[in-house]
Amino acid sequence: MTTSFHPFVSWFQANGGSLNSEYIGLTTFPASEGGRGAVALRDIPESHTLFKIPRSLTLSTRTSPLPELFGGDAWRKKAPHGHGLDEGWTGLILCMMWEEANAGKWAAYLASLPSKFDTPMFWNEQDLAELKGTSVVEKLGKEDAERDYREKLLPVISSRKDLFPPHLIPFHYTLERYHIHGSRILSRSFCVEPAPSDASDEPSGTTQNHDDAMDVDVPSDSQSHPAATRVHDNDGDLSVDQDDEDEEEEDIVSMVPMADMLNARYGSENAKLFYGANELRMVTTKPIKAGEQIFNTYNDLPNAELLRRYGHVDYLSLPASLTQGSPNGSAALGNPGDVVELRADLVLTAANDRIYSTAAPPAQNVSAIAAESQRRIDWWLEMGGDDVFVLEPPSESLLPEDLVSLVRLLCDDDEWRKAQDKEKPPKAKKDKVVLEVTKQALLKRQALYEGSLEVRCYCRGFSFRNLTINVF
Ligand SMILES: C[S@@+](CC[C@H](N)C(=O)[O-])C[C@H]1O[C@@H](n2cnc3c(N)ncnc32)[C@H](O)[C@@H]1O
Repeated sequence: MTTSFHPFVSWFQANGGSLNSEYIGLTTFPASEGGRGAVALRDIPESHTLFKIPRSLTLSTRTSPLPELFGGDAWRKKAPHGHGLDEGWTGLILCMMWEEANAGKWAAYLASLPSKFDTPMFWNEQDLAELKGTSVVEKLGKEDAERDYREKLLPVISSRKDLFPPHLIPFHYTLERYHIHGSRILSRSFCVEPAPSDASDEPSGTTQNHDDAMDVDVPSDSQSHPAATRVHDNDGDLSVDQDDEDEEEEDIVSMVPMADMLNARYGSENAKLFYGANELRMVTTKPIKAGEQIFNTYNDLPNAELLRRYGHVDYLSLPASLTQGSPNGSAALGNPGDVVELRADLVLTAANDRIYSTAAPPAQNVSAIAAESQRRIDWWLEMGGDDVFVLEPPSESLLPEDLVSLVRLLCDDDEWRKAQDKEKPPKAKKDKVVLEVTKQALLKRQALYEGSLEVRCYCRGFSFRNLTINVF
C-alpha cells in the first residue's frame, strides 16, 4: 500500500472497519485504468471476506447526525411544513458538506475522495456536442441539480445559521461543492438495504447484481435482487416511501468507505458487497490470483451509462459474435454490454411514414394519420407500455417484444381493434411490416448522431443485417 492511502486506512480502522491486509492491497493504476483500486496480494479463494464496514461507518441521511440536529420533521416533511430533504440527493449532499465544514466523523474519508471529475457533467459545450444523439446529454440533469441547489439547499442553509455559519458558506456550501458531492454520490454510492430483521452478520445470498451505477440494483431493472447495490440512478430518491413508520424499511443511498475503492470492468467482477445486520462485507465471488485487480462491477453497464456516471468507458476486445457485420472488420474493440436505446417517438414517425406511403390517395392525410397514431400510442402508454426500447445483443433477442407489439398496434388496424377489445397489446409477432418499420426507426436513431466519435455496435439478424448503429 502506498503511503497516500494511510490517512484513509487509519481512519477506516480506527472507526471499526477491518481490512484483510494480508490479502488485499490498495494501489494506484494509470488514470485510464481507474486510478486508485485494489489488488490481490496473494491467491484468494472464493467466498473470502476482503473487508468489513460497520453500518455505522456508512454515510447516509440515516447515519449522519445532521437531520436530527436540524429537526427530523423539518428535514423530512415536504414544503410548506419542511424541506423534503429525504427526497433526491440534496439531503445527502448537505450531510457531506456539513461533515467537511465541521471536520466531522467522515471528514477524513471525504478528504480522500476525488474532487475533480471527468464526467460529462463537467464538460464544456463543445465537448458535449460530440455526444449529440446519445442518451448521455439528456440524462445529465445539470439544470435539475442546480435548481435543487438554489431552491432546496440554499433556503435550508440560510434558515439555520447555527448549523451553517455564513463564513463557511463560500468554502463548503457552494454550487461547485454541490456538483462535486453529487458526482461522488453518482460514481461511488451504494443503495444499502436495511439490516435484516433475522439479523446475522454472516454474508447472505450468493448473488449480488447491481443495477445502476455502481450498481446495486433495483429490482425493477430486472436484476436478481442484489445483496448490496450501488446507485446508478441518479438520480433518484433516497427513499421511496416518505411515510415515517416505513422509513427504516427503505433502502438508502449511502457512501460506503472502502467498498468504493474498487474499480469495475465489463465481465470482470470478482467481489461483491453483502449485507449483514451490523456490517457490510466485501466478499470474493471467485478465486483471485495474486497480482490480479479486485473488481466490483457496476452491473456491466453500457458505455453511455459508464461515461455519464463514472467518467470512463470499457474498451475491450469484442467477441466475434458482436462484430459480425462490421463493414471492414476493424471494430473489434468496445463494450460488449452496449445497447441501443430507441425512443418510441421515432417508432411512431417510422410507422406514420409507412402508413402514409402505403395508403391510397384519399387516405393520404398526414394529420389524420398522425392523430390516429397518437390515439394508439396514448392507449399504449395508458396500458403501461414503455416509451424507450432497449436493444441489446445477442441478435436472437435483438428486437424487444414490446417494440414489436407497438409496431403492430400502430400499423395493423385489426390488431388495434383486437387490442382494445382485449385491453391487451398485440402479441409480439415479427412480420415484414414490423421489420421494415423497425429498420426505418433505427435509421432515424442513427441519424441523430452528430459527433465525430465512432463507437459502434452491429445490429445483426432479421432483415437488417449489416445495419450499424452508433451506441455511445
Ligand atoms: C468506485 S470508484 C473506484 C475507485 C476510484 N478508482 C478512485 O480512485 O477512487 C469509481 C471510479 O473509478 C474509476 N474507474 C473505475 N473503473 C474504471 C475503469 N475500468 N477504467 C477507468 N476508470 C475506472 C472511475 O473514475 C469511476 O468513477
